[in-house]
Amino acid sequence: MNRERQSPTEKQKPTHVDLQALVEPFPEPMIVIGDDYRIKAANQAYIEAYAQDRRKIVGKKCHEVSHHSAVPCDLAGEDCPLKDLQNGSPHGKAFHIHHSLGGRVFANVEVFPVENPDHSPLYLERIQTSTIAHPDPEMDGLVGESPAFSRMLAAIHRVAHQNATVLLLGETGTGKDLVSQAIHKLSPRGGKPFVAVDCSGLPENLIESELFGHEKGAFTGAHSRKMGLVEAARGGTLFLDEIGELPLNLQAKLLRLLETNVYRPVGGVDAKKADIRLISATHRDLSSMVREGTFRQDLFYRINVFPVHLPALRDRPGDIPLLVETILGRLSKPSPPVSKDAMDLLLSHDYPGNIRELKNILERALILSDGREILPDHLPDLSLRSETSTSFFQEILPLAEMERKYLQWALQKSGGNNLPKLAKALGISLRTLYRKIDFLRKGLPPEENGSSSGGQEPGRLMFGKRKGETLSPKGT
Ligand SMILES: Nc1ncnc2c1ncn2[C@@H]1O[C@H](COP(=O)(O)OP(=O)(O)OP(=O)(O)O)[C@@H](O)[C@H]1O
Repeated sequence: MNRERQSPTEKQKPTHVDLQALVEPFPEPMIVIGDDYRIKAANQAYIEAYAQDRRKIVGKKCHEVSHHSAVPCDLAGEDCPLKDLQNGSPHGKAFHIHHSLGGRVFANVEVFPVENPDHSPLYLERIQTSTIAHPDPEMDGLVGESPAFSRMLAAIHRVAHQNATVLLLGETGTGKDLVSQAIHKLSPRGGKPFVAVDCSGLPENLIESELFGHEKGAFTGAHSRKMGLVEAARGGTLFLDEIGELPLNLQAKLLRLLETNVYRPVGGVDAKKADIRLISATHRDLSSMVREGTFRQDLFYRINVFPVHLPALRDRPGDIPLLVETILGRLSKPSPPVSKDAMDLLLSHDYPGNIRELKNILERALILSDGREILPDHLPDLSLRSETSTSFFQEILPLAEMERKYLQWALQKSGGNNLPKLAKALGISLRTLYRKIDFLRKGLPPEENGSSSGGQEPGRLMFGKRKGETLSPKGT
């Protein structure tokens, strides 16, 4: 269309074709939505990912298509990127679990305003499906679906495309190694080398030559020149695991490398130029090491540009059944079922060794069960988590969130097949329990007044409802 020859009166509301042309060229799923969340146009990639049929998409609300939910994401416990724009941000961003045709996926969602001649607000929504993490059992990558896991993933996706140094903070076995590889894979350096170094596994006198390499004759036994890991990682990512174990003299050399991109091999005269992105990890409290003088403050600031906290398994117990299924699937094909009592035991353990400990427990159980159903007898003596232990309450949570988590746990603990008994144990009516389960399934916070009427029949659970909204039966 020749815009210069258009008179102002000809500047009409963009037609379906205009909006379609806006989204169609993009390879990733894209839609145009209005202020009312209604989809005005969708590109082929979006249609293929979510419905295979344009008529099931255009005219529907975006949350109906991507979340199978009657209410917008911010009413269902997630961030709504459209809200960012409506609150004045130039662009909105959120990390969601979407229901695609291929199953549930993690999706990085970005929303931008569209210049619209007649001023009725329109927004372009771009969706990038995560390739490194899954909310359902998968053969590789990171698995989880809890809010704590999603928050960590959102941080990873945010920083991966930058060149910023990243510090992974988490207890042993929480997945720091896996996460560092995921960040590398997502980054523009993904096709280049990924070199991991465990600083706690190298003798102090060897770390420097391992990292920076050495020249021939640099020390007794240095019979030839050796390339260091910094050089091996050229163009890619260097992952320094357990960075808290790095001796002070090497901390100074690492700081110089990070500040100048230059290093000197052991016994070498000439400085070499480095081209690495640094990811480091520790399970130690580096700020207290700084206070004690065992970790350099300037290096701490330099590596702590973007800290990512990896949640402990005890802080995301809702992920345990998914991890059990995933790990068993990875270890054995076909994988045996886990009895309800065995799962209850697995759910009640504290996991000081986190996912690695869970993996070890399952590996042992597989051997003992001879490929048949995993029973409590096949598990080691897992001491029950004490609710008074200091680890039970890790952070102050909204009461609604606490209730949601507790209900999830109680359902898992009771097996979910004797709801009248569970309702009695919880001290609420069966109708109230059905209503709370319905809210939980839809990802909604529980109602404020759990004792109100309006419970549903078993097997006739409805869309989640918030005050003042109309319920519509599932599937209609
Ligand atoms: N989210 C996850 N989904 C599936 N498997 C996971 C996940 N996180 C960790 N694992 C598995 O748990 C085990 C421990 O993970 P990893 O080695 O990355 O932990 P770590 O934090 O680096 O441990 P350490 O601090 O002891 O080095 C590995 O087998 C890894 O594949």
